[in-house]
Amino acid sequence: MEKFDLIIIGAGRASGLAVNAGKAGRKVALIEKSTLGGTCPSRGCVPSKLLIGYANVARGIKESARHFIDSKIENIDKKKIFEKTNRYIDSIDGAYARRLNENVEVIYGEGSFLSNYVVEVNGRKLQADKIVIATGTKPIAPAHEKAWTSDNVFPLLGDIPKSITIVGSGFIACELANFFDAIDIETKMLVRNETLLGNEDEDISNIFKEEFTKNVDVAFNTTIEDIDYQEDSFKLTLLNSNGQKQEHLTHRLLYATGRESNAGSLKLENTDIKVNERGYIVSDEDLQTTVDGVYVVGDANGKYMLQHAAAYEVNHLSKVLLEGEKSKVRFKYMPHGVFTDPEIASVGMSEKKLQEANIKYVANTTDWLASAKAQSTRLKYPRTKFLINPDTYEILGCHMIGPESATMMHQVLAVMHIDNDIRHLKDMIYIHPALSESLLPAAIKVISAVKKYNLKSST
Ligand SMILES: Cc1cc2nc3c(=O)[nH]c(=O)nc-3n(C[C@H](O)[C@H](O)[C@H](O)COP(=O)(O)OP(=O)(O)OC[C@H]3O[C@@H](n4cnc5c(N)ncnc54)[C@H](O)[C@@H]3O)c2cc1C
Ligand SMILES: NC(=O)c1ccc[n+]([C@@H]2O[C@H](COP(=O)([O-])OP(=O)(O)OC[C@H]3O[C@@H](n4cnc5c(N)ncnc54)[C@H](O)[C@@H]3O)[C@@H](O)[C@H]2O)c1
Repeated sequence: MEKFDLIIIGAGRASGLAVNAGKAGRKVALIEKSTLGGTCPSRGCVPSKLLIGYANVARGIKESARHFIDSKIENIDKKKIFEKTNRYIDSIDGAYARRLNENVEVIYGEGSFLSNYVVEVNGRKLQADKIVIATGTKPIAPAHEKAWTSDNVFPLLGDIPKSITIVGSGFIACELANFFDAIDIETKMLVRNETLLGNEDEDISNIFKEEFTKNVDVAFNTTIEDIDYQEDSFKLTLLNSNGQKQEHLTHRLLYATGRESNAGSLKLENTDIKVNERGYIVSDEDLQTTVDGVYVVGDANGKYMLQHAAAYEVNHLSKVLLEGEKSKVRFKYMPHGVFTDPEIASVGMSEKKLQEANIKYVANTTDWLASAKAQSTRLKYPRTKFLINPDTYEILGCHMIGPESATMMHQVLAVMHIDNDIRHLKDMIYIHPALSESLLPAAIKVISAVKKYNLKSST
């Protein structure tokens, strides 16, 4: 039995904890079955956002007529785009390895538990009083063995798709479909209901649907009845909700129908670590599993499935394990962005969720046109929706759609972080006429709506 101070299974976000623990002189075993860095830099956030840059430039050219400019794309060097992205992905394992010091032993292999505090990897038995599970998620397997998931795009091996059909309507489907379509790869999305980004606030997802479908071909209420794979292409039989069937040919078929827990690989049946009904590892506010000293962070706990949530948890656990931090991990809010076209950013609850939870709120949605920078985009759809607690002026939800929404949202997040009161957004000084200035009328209007609501309630 080999003894360590800390065993970490999964070297995604938790590789940061290995760096800190190694620096603090702890003897660490970092077990990774794939490459260091995990999903975000190799198969997730980063490469998918690198692609958005190409998509944005292509869209700008295609939509230049809006600015009275005639232009057309002469050529898109798709090979270069994917080569560059693949090269970035290739560099990640080494870049992460260079951050580790001699106290951290990286063991490439699949880790699993023999008992609560003993982990087996490559036939070696490792023991530690502190173990961190950070095993993330994997894509839900596609319905055909030759079909892709996002893992087949990052890195893209083999031919560049001549055409692609994407099943799903969530983050990954909308982000990738926008990219493929923008760089002139024939793209179709298959959506089983009538909604895109169905977890967003309804007003925002409705605007999104209207704008997104101006570019991307989406078949709503459509499922695949049959898949015939021949000569490196798919012949799909599509079935819509009216019972109509249609044949559809596509070079590549990609499923973006969600992700699932990796806990199955851990042999948790040898331990007292519990998983919930969705297969994710159960944890408390100390990030501790049902076994003392065994922790779970990031996607493996199935709570937020966002890189910044994983990073926040890893930082907190770092303080708990290395600096004696006693406080519990508490998220005041959890924002997200959807980096497609249009871009969306969101924090807090949607209007529907507030109604379901029977929480009192006042809502107001304002366009961005008070800002000259917003006007210069010549887009009419951008909007900010605020949902405010009328008793406290607390921001319960904020939802934006428009260029750089995710960047704009940080102003709202700063207020929520320090002293969650919408009135700060009305009282602060804005740089005129920055895009962010569009938040001023949004704040003024919702505050006025709150006052009217309170006046009405008091009479
Ligand atoms: C296409 C895509 C785009 C995304 N875009 C964004 C975005 O824009 N913004 C955002 O916030 N989030 C985004 N995400 C989500 C984000 O990538 C994840 O939330 C984040 O990577 C979670 O980090 P993690 O460390 O918990 O898990 P991971 O990064 O998945 O790391 C888990 C690691 O554990 C390893 N592992 C699993 N089981 C074992 C085992 N038994 N033994 C050894 N190793 C094991 C895996 O190989 C992996 O390296 C995206 C995800 C995808 C797929
Ligand atoms: N910008 C970001 O922050 C970002 C980007 C990409 C991914 N992510 C993370 O990765 C996770 C996974 O992304 P995702 O897009 O795979 O999942 P998702 O949960 O966002 O979307 C899955 C979609 O697939 C649909 N679906 C499920 N089963 C289906 C089926 N059998 N047939 C047709 N449609 C089906 C669902 O209705 C849903 O629209 C996200 O939850 C998110 O946490 C984040």
